[in-house]
Amino acid sequence: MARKTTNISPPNNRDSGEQDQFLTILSREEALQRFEAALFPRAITREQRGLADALGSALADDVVAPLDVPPFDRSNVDGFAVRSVDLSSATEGTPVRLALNDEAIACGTAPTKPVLSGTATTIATGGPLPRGADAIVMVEHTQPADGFAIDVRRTVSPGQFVSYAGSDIARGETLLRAGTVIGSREVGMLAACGIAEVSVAGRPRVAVISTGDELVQPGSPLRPAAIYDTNGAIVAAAIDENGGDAVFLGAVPDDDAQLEAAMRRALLESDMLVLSGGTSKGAGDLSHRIIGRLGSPGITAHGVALKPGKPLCLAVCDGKPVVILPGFPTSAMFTFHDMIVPVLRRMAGMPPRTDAKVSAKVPIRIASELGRTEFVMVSLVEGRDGLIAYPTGKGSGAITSFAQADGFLRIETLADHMPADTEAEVTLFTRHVRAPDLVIIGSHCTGLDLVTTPLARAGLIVRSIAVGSLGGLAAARRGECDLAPIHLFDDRTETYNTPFLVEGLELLPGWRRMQGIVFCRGDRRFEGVSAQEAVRAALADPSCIMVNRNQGAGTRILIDRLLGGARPEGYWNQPRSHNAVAAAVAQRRADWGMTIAPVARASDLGFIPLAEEYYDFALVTARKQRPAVQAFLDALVSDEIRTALDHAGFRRA
Ligand SMILES: Nc1nc2c(c(=O)[nH]1)N[C@H]1C(S)=C(S)[C@@H](COP(=O)(O)OP(=O)(O)OC[C@H]3O[C@@H](n4cnc5c(N)ncnc54)[C@H](O)[C@@H]3O)O[C@H]1N2
Ligand code: MOO
Repeated sequence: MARKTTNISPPNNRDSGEQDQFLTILSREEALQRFEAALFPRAITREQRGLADALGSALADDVVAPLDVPPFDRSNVDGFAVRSVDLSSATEGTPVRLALNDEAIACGTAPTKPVLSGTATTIATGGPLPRGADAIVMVEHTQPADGFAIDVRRTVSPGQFVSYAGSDIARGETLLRAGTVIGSREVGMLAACGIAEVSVAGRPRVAVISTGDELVQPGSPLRPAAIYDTNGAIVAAAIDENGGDAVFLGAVPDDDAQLEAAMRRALLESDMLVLSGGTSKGAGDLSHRIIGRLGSPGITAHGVALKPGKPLCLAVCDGKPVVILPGFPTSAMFTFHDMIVPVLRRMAGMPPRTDAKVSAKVPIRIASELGRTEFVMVSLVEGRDGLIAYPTGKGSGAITSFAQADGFLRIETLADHMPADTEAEVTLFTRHVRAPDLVIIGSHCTGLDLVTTPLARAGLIVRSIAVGSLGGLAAARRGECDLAPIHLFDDRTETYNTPFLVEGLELLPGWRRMQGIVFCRGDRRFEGVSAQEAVRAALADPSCIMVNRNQGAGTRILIDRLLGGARPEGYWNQPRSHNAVAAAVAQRRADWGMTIAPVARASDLGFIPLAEEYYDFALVTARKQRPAVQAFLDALVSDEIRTALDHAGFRRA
């Protein structure tokens, strides 16, 4: 949030030396209990809806069956309605002859003649059983006989091929419970009972407002220092998924008057208001202060011992819930699902959501903050002996931590970590997880997305988890993935990747990525010179700022060699990815850095090639024969993918 920086370090309240908006941290359970106590009990609203319009809504009341389904005893087959005792002596050798009654009962035809002893009546599947009959003989188990009769050569048991009145739905039975969400199956049951309209709980109208000067709506161009508003879209979608009708009111800047006006209007027109951003401690964090002016009792919890989600603010203004979700997207989504969905579902007349859980082993140690219940988003893969849960964590500020996760695990308040190899309970976001067909764990490259395109087209699920080359190798050694993409430079042998393989792994050659110096086009210090000359020019100019790479990156070794011990301005800025280097140069935070050619090209930067980096795959030999691995191997050498890689600037090894 832009304004935050203007007042971020000095305490806001200068007299007391204390910050005026210090959060009082409550436990998750207490925060939810206070919020719910201020909201419930409350009546749900009711609406009469035709079946077609009721889809997705929750029933407001139990529905009791007004009649039997089927409404009469009926035949399940095409054949003859008979009295079973008439056929008690029938055998292959001594058939029983039955005279046919002079009517045929089709579907929708009410029978008029009884089946008397020694007679049968022709009946179609679905036809009502005539008086006197108690069973049906299938047509293929009879022979026509002289004089409008049939011969039957087998006995029948009473009730054979008969569906009795009320056997499907009995009049007076509770057909559907209040709270049931109406889907196609429920519609079917209601229609079978002749019910055309139902009373459903009104979907609460929920206003959604994003806050922050930095937010731009998707579809509009991004200005410098701005980001796209992700929370608005996610929160609105999650509201609709959980029984509400979201009304997105856009992003409001960090301006007290504008925000208050927007919040007042939203509350007037809706049953609930969900904001995101500006609930923490910055000077731009206004919304929670405005809540106090909007109605009573106001804030019931501000600050929850949750991670992610600490700054969550829960309030009730004159009976309407008002929520401020943390600005970080993963925090916003997680707290919404954990703390707001239960309340929204209750207001929408829906039962609590039941979460499916699985047990999975966590292969690595996960650090956790003492004093906060920490929820860690995880991605599940099939290991040697069961499921493995990989943290997808890129932190609360990332969107993929949540979006690419299958579920989450919980680290208790009093733990400061979860040890490696813990068997943890994972709460799933969806009721079923389909284990991926191909698991790739290691360093990510946009070229990899090209290779997996044909697999996705063929319906294979590819799970790619970016943990860096070394993390990938460790996962491969533990048999948790099929392939580990790596680009590791061995200083001693001056070769890539091969020296890092251990038993059970084999090298699958990938492609080469040209590394070189990036700079803004037109920069005379770099245009048209060699890498060595470029670095000399940069070192000679004290105003020239570089962007480095992290220790351990292959690229860093190249940079250090080029610098020969020099430590120019910017040396300590050490981002962890090729993209971050390009962004620093493109945004003029640095004048030069080293990255790979496809990334430089995508940012339209000048590029001086220096050395190639090998991006290969450590293939787990024991998993080589799996169909998805074979499909990957095929894709890698196919003309289509070779051309695509070439085109993107990756050179096949
Ligand atoms: N000094 C402290 N700083 C922070 C604390 C703290 O305790 N002391 N808490 C941190 C935690 S935990 C979280 S979570 C964040 C949340 O802060 P806010 O709710 O006030 O959110 P903002 O500052 O407005 O934004 C944080 C971050 O999220 C981005 N953002 C905001 N809205 C959206 C949106 N609609 N779509 C996408 N991204 C959004 C915003 O640009 C910021 O990058 O505060 C920590 N700070
Ligand atoms: O609570 Mo914040 O959500 O940790 O990132």
